[in-house]
Amino acid sequence: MRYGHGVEAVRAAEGELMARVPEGALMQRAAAGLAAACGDVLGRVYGARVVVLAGSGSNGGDALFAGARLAKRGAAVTAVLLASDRTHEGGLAALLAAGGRAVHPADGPAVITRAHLVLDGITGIGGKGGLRPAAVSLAEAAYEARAAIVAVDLPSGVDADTGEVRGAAVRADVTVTFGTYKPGLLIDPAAGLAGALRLVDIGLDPYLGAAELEALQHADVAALLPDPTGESDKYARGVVGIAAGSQRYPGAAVLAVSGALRAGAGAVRYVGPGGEAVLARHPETLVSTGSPHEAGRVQAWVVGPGLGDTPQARTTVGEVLDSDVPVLVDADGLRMLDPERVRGRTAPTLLTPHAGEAAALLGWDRADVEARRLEAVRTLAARFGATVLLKGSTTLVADPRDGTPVRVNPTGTAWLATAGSGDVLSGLTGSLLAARLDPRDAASVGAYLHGLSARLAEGPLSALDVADTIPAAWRNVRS
Ligand SMILES: NC(=O)C1=CN([C@@H]2O[C@H](COP(=O)(O)OP(=O)(O)OC[C@H]3O[C@@H](n4cnc5c(N)ncnc54)[C@H](OP(=O)(O)O)[C@@H]3O)[C@@H](O)[C@H]2O)[C@@H](O)CC1
Ligand SMILES: [K+]
Repeated sequence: MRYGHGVEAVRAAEGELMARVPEGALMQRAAAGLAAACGDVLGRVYGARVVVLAGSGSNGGDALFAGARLAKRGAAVTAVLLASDRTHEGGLAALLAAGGRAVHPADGPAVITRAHLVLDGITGIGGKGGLRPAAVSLAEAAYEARAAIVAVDLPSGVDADTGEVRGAAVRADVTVTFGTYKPGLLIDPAAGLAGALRLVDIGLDPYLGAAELEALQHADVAALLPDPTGESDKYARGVVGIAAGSQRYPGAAVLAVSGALRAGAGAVRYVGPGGEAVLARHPETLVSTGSPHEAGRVQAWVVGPGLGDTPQARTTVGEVLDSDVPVLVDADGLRMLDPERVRGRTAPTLLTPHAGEAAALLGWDRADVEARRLEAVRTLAARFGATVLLKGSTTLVADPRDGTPVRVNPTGTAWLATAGSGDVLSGLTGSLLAARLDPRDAASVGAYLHGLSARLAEGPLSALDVADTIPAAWRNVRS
């Protein structure tokens, strides 16, 4: 598991730890890890040209001390001092003593053009808003140069706590972060600017407290995957009901059923007008044309994909919500959702909106949901008293229970932005709910497998390809 903590938690932990170690020790630990990471990026430190963009805070201090370490190993290091009267004194002195030099920002672009590596130490967790003008031209020069850009703790200009990017920001190839991942490194849009992440242990762990964010890794997912036992029959493995599709959109029914069948459900019951199309593709499906409450016993329902917005669709959603099993509501099902109705359910509910659907539920603009994903997903979970999976390039899963970390899915890929891929996710996740995973686990494991399937399919893919690759993703996690 990767854990993420916000700035307040990091500062509190740093305060506790600093009281127990010699002054400056933490910055030296950070700088040592940073210099080692730069060494790995460069391959050969001796003779490399390194530029340190040094802001006025401790982030600049880290970068200058790391620059000093690289200079001692034979790199030619130039620091660009963004606030020359407030540069970290100890860091600058160490760099100069190691043979480095310092220049004014106006001379920055010329040295950056020739650099092999640029260290972004403009701002870290103390940064507010986007880059200021003097920094913007340096960040642009770094981006245009052939240099590798290594961000110190965070790409400067991004919001550490939320992942928002409110102005210009550094676009890094690698971010070396200290003590714990910051939410902004895991959540888009900021996460998209961080490049590859590397965590340096500076001893904060014992003081950090509960995480705000979690990102499952292979081993975590493997431990959560349901496994059929010797005694399992199809009911023990879980029967999932799918109420999806319409005369107009029968494909959504096929895709949701495909996702469910590939994810280990003991059986899939399909209810709706898409039965013929479903059976043509998946003859093993238990199809009925009546209403959900006549369909027979299921351990979880999926309702919404391709349902349309008709009185019949509303009745279907209402009936499913009346059931006493976990319900996943997606797509058209989300249009007709009343928070009180969802809150009043006796079994868990899982909502799986994309940004546009989340915006409609919240009464926000879609762009605001995209920009403030963490706030959006938490607000929805609280309002509906439900688990919410907010789809996107970094899919988030929030739980309505207080203090539960938000899960961030690390396996997303742009190839998943393809028609019908959400329908597959709903069936896949419904199958995990029917296997009695807690909704938060079902949602995060579902998102993980879904993303991994798309990655394993490699390259352009259709939603059915994603469904067909789920078993391979399952095996990959288990191997
Ligand atoms: N504490 C510790 O033990 C350890 C801390 N560590 C390191 O310290 C970092 C935090 O350091 P920090 O608190 O000094 O803040 P930091 O991120 O350097 O930025 C604040 C400065 O930036 C300025 N500024 C603000 N916004 C700006 C903008 N948009 N554009 C430009 N400038 C802007 C602001 O100046 P002002 O607003 O006053 O002009 C202020 O001076 C942390 O991320 C980690 O790297 C590690 O060494 C491990 C041990
Ligand atoms: K930085």
